Amino acid sequence: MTLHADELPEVLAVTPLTAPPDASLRPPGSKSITNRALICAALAPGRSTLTGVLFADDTHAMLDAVRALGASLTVDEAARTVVVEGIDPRTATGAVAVNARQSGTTSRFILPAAALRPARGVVDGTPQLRARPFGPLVDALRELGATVEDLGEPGFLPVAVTGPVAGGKVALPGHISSQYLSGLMMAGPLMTDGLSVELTSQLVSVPYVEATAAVMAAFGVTVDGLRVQPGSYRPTEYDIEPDASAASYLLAAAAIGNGRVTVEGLGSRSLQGDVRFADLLEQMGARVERTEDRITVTGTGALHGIDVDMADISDTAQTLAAVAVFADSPTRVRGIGFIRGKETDRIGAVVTELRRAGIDAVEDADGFTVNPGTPAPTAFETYEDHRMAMSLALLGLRAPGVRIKDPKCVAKTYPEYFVDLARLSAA
Ligand SMILES: O=C(O)C1=C[C@@H](OP(=O)(O)O)[C@@H](O)[C@H](O)C1
Ligand SMILES: C=C(OP(=O)(O)O)C(=O)O
Repeated sequence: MTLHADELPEVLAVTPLTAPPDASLRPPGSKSITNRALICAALAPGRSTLTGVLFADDTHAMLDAVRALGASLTVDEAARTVVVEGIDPRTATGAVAVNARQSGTTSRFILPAAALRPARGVVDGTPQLRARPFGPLVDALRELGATVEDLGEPGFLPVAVTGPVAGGKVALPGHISSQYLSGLMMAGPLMTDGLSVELTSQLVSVPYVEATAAVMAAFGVTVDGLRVQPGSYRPTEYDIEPDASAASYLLAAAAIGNGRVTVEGLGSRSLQGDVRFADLLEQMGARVERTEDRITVTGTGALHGIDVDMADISDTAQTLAAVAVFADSPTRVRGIGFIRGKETDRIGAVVTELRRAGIDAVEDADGFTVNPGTPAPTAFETYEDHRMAMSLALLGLRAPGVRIKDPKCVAKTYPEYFVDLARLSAA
């Protein structure tokens, strides 16, 4: 048996560390940057070459989506490279259908791109994705001049969009997801009147919007605040950095296992807010060294609880919950009420599972508190949420008897997660 997602059993027993980890790893390519680069390259007439590409369920969804929009792709998974022949969607003809699978980014980025086409495009996904909020993006596209039909319950997938979308000014809430804003921004330059967004509530996940502007800039489009002028994307060669959310598990393992882990390819130059997860480990007592493109975390034997707002880096909240179990005082996480609308209600799920293992965890409206303890041998539910599986597995590095149900769900963003985790034990 290998530990690749394709070959994992129904339930996976996690092997506790027998020695402190001492390893250096390069996590897979960033999901968020891969899916942005694929959109920008698809909208840039001509040939772009993307390297460092993540191949996982979420990015396969985007590869299929940009193909459906008319881009031609040459994919070399072994070389982690995709060559994209981009198109101008405004000259497209013919109806298209996109299955975004479980991928929030794919669905929220492709709908505005599909709205540039003067033809009908249907966007749908798995039942899990259909349950996630979509209404603000539909409302915004309507305000910008596209025709959007609700094919199911209003405010949710599936929807059909028919462009062209004129663009101009639009009001958008920021407190549910930043992905609506990122998706609109990337389609913005190809809207006749450009795009000017006014946020009507506080924006969550802010670093992702900064990453959107950075990737757009690499493809020749400047974003000015929340305004995008009409213009065009330029094809380019773009190297995708490793995934900072994926790195959070590896760095957490160093803190939990009192060892040392270096993630290569991610450092102070990263476009991803989630590299700041290392700052939280430092606040808890781990030692952290950073260069432009490398982060090393060393466990010191001491881990203290912290009180932290994670609205900017919420994909690492479950990782922090796992670390918090082994601290010497409680950890409170705030500012993340919106993660109840992710793959599952992540606040409810993480608290339920920690409690299943006998840990005193408590949920509140916008976060949770973890009181440290010793996890009992437990088979954890994972809620079709890759981040539940990856975070709860960390408990098993120190506590015997941890089993992860449906471990295959890591395929969404990190198919080789359990291979990499085993590397820490082997080191
Ligand atoms: O734009 C992106 O790439 C993402 C934004 C975040 O979502 P929200 O903006 O919905 O918080 C994050 O949770 C997701 O994994 C990726
Ligand atoms: C929330 C996530 O993904 P998405 O919204 O892209 O489905 C995630 O990867 O944790």
